[in-house]
Amino acid sequence: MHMIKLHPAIDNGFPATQENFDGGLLHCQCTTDKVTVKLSAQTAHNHACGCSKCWKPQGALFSQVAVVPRTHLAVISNQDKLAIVDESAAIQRHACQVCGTHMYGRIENESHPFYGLDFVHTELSDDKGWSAPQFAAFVSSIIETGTDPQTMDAVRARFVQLGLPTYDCLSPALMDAIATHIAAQNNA
Ligand SMILES: N[C@@H](CCC(=O)N[C@@H](CS)C(=O)NCC(=O)O)C(=O)O
Ligand SMILES: [Zn+2]
Ligand SMILES: [Zn+2]
Repeated sequence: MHMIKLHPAIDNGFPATQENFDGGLLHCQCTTDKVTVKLSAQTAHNHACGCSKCWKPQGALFSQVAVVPRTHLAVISNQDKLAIVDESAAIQRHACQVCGTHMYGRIENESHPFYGLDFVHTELSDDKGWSAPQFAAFVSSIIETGTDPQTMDAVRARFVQLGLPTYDCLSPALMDAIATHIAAQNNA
């Protein structure tokens, strides 16, 4: 029994990524007329995010978020319930206006390092086999939304206990990918 609730899909451990898994359905949390998003590919770079903008389930300190190619995402029911949370953000998060769940985040700026990828929360799926979380990002950001700074050591220790390294921005591999993209733009 752990006091710290990071995220319901992480707190009790999580299954390994399933080989050959190729997608499934995400549902919003409405009891009727659910928004349904179909992903026709496995997700990648699944991680916990502590930033204030990513959607977190009730009681969770962190979001769990992964990416999928935008060409492999389609809204297949109740699309009319979706609205963009913040049009000015790099990631345009499409949320159900009734239950508040973020169904996908899309980058519309073609020069953004992650253009072409959509951000999704695979705990919204009943399907099993999605990519497992690999790290925790923007950990210090939970302080901005009210977490006592004194609990940060325990938060980081719990992630490490669960096998997830912690970072205060993205992982080194993703930060390197962003910097490589910017270097290429600067040299173009
Ligand atoms: N400390 C900030 C960090 C926000 C942030 O930079 N979030 C990252 C990870 S999701 C990002 O890429 N945001 C772009 C966006 O939200 O459009 C907060 O908590 O609001
Ligand atoms: Zn809903
Ligand atoms: Zn985030």
